[in-house]
Amino acid sequence: MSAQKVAVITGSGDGLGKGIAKRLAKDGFAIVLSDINPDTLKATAAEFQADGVNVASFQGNVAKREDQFALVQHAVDTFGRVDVFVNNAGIEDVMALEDVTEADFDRVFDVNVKSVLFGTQAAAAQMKKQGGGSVYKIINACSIAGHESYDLLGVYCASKHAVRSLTVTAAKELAKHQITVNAYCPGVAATKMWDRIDAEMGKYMNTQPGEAFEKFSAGILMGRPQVPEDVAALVHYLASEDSDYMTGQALLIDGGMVFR
Ligand SMILES: NC(=O)C1=CN([C@@H]2O[C@H](COP(=O)(O)OP(=O)(O)OC[C@H]3O[C@@H](n4cnc5c(N)ncnc54)[C@H](O)[C@@H]3O)[C@@H](O)[C@H]2O)C=CC1
Ligand SMILES: CC(=O)C(C)=O
Repeated sequence: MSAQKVAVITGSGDGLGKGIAKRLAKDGFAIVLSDINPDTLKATAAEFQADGVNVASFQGNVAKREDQFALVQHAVDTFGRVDVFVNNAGIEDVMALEDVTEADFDRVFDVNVKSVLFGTQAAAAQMKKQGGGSVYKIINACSIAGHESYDLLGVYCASKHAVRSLTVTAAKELAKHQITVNAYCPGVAATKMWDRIDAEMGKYMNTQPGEAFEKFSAGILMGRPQVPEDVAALVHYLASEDSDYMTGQALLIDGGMVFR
């Protein structure tokens, strides 16, 4: 890479987003970390600085349009440009559909779906301003739950199906600006998200801690749950020039769980 490219990753204080940010830093990107949690954001930024990464951080809520635009502005103010924008932040919900309230539904769709719309709008506006020269990348967190529908994860699955649809429409609308839009679809990763899913499923299914996670992971062909590095390796590809001819795809990276 000649002039340093810039990658923005939402929800990167922890979990898969942190793993993705680490990998893109290793690939030579300047990194803009962003998270709603100021403590993990600060700790991760300090870790990156100690490792010599050219890093900036921004605390924001991806569900808020103004925060997504302010995040892009922060990247531009700090590093002058945005080449890759990863809409990674997301939340789960675990409940039977008959228990879902309007507030539950809105919370999940605000964080998982509106975030992708607003992040795409903010990133694309900046990328268009920057003009040609290279292919820009918007990369969205989908899931096996964007291809399958699981019981007790109904609203979450619906939100990830919506992310897959937004990915395709954005790809169609933005290709003329040399912006590709793709999604990564992880399977089961032992992040804090799965700690919470395991605990909540336990309440519904009367299982012991760890049991729901094990049940969900049991069928993985590669014989283990995934780690952030597995997902980051795919995002590395989607952020690189090697994927310049790919757009509108929602790629499964799940160790062999869902087959499309
Ligand atoms: N862990 C898994 O097995 C899977 C995760 N995914 C998706 O991958 C993405 C990352 O998941 P994990 O790292 O596992 O989750 P996590 O819960 O471990 O980490 C998510 C990060 O996003 C941040 N965040 C949450 N709400 C936010 C908001 N409103 N604004 C800004 N930041 C916010 C959190 O503070 C946290 O640092 C999510 O979109 C998730 O749906 C998809 C498939 C499987
Ligand atoms: C957490 C998640 O995305 C699942 C269960 O697919």
